[in-house]
Amino acid sequence: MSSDYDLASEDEADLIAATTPSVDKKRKLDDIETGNDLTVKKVNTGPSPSIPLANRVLRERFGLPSFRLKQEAAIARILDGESATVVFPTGAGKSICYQVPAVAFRIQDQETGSRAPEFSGVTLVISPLIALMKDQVDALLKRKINAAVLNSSVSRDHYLATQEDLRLGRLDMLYCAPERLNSEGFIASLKAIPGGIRLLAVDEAHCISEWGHSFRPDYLKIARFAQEAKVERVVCLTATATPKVAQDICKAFNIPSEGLFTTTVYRPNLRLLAQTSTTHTDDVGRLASFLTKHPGPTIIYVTIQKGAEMLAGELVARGFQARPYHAGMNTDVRTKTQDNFLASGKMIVVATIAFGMGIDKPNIRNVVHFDIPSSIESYSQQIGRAGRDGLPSTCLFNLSTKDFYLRNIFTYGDRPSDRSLRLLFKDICSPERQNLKAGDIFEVSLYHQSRDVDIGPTTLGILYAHLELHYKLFRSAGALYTDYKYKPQNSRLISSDESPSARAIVRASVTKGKWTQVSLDDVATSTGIARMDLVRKMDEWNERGAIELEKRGVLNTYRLEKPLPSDQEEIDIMIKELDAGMAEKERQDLERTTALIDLVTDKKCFSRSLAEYFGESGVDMPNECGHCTWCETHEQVVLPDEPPQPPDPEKIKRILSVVKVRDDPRLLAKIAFGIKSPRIGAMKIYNTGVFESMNVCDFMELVRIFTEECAREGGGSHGDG
Ligand SMILES: Nc1ncnc2c1ncn2[C@@H]1O[C@H](COP(=O)(O)OP(=O)(O)OP(=O)(O)O)[C@@H](O)[C@H]1O
Repeated sequence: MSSDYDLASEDEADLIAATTPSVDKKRKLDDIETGNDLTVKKVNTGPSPSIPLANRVLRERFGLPSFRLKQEAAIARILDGESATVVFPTGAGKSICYQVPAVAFRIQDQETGSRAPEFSGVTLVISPLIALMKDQVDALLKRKINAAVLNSSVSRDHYLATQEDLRLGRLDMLYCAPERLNSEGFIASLKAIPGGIRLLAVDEAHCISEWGHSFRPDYLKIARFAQEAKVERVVCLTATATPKVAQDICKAFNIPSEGLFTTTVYRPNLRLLAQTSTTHTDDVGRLASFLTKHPGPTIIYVTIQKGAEMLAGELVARGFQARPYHAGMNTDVRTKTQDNFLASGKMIVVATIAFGMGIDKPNIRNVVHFDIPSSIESYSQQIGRAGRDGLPSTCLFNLSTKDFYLRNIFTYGDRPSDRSLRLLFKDICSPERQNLKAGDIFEVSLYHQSRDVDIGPTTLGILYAHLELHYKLFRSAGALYTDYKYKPQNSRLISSDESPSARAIVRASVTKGKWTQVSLDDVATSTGIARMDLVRKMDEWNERGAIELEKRGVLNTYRLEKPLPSDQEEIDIMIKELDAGMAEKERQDLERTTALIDLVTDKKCFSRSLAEYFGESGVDMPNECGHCTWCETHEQVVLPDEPPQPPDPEKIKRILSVVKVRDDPRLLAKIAFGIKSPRIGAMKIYNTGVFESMNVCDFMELVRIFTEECAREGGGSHGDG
């Protein structure tokens, strides 16, 4: 197959070609001639000589008078050549910690005469938030700081300009998403930058921790990349890290304890309230009276998209200016809601966690958790959006027993069954792949595989990351789209394009109804034109408005590091280990919910408990904050006792009569509890009355009972329902 991956790395091959070997050679030759050692050494033990430079850059280039929190200490450490981890609350100013060094390196080099400007290297910023990267880059460009973002949505002109800037060592900062590091071409291009990667900034660094609340498998690959690309130093940034997570981050990048800069999570202007409710409580009525008593811009967090729509509707019906916001909504509507909220003095946004990242609105007066958040970290991050102007603001936590059911659905739904893990290995190590050698590439549609083996996409991503990083079976080598279709918008632009790619695409295009289809693989094979050039041509037409383009069918590609295992014993061990890892993850997820409940139901100041959870000794804050439910009332918030019901034998029988599957006890438990999955969907049993028929029971108890039932009936599938 072609190695021109057009999703994550469509343009990297160009970049490598453009980054001429002579530049790299020159760097080395110059270094030898001048005796320069490009690695930076820690110089002294007194106050850092970099502090005046850092302050100058802050004032002159960023227009800010002075540093706050531990910004100065962290930046000085970075400029002195060491790595750092920065844990500051949201909005505290983490970005400055890599933006100031990124600009200061060039000045430092000039002043010390250590490097020519084109060898000052680049600061690479890895951030999962694509929209925010663009905003940051725009703000930097306004300050005449040479920054760029590389993602799949940048235009061809922008891409080529960035490529040229990188090649000539003119760029101070480059932003990209972590997925980008899956692209072999991109990594090769970064390794060839003259001056190298001076600083690697890892934003939302808590995603690296498998113990963390929002682990992202691609983050695990950043540390490997840092080593392989020989980045000079690293700064990891996050708003929320427990001591364990901070330790994980530091360990991954070999950052010693003196490189960890944390500040308190205690916010004296936030009033932290908590209340509990039962299934019979009028939650909306209570919320409405809270909102009447506490006017001002408000974010209300809920767990699911439908919940956001429904609650916003109910609030509108009660006369509030409320709007829903979630990832399932149209981008234009979302942008409009966000813009209106930013400008408003009273609007309420009812949102899933999709809302709030990077929102820098100073006067948010209330943050309400209508449903239970996923962890103390999420809670802390979300309440951190209130009262950034320092004025009194209220955070209300509504704790309802019915929320636990939803949280359990997420937690138990994530863990794959033994059958699913076996199917996954059967699929990956299929007979047709047994002849592949180290260095060969194989392709997988993770979308289809997720459905076939009945494992959710997020969990599948985690399993692939383990196979890549722990078992070193393969490396992700990027992704490509399989299907291209377009609607011509400006036929003149297309017909006047005389390039070989354009001619070949037009010749092979077939119009079916509104859409024109073209198989880029076929065109590449029949004409010998590189697939990448064809992809680029289609993107270019799309950008110039000549066509409306639609790309579909993502194929992930992996390069083998060794032949895939064929020995069943070896595979069994891997399955066992992966299952143990998943069980541990499940345990931690359950623990996170318990920790959150304990926080607000304890006989203790909430603010203090929160600070202690994040490892603070609490010496910098009063024993009692005076503005949380405990401190205000000294009455414990009590969670109504609604224990799980024992499983009803009649309902068990009914499930076993409707569903004939006996090869997957966990699947039967999911049906009883009400957890959806592709395999359950295919059984068409959602309306038979058995699905979710035992949602008041303990899930693990259901797994135990169905495991016994399946063993009694001898295991093995009797069909899919
Ligand atoms: N030393 C400072 N003095 C004054 N303002 C500052 C300082 N440092 C940062 N800021 C400002 O604080 C605001 C928030 O900064 P930034 O976006 O870096 O926060 P953050 O910690 O990255 O937040 P988040 O966790 O939401 O990403 C910005 O407007 C920034 O200009």
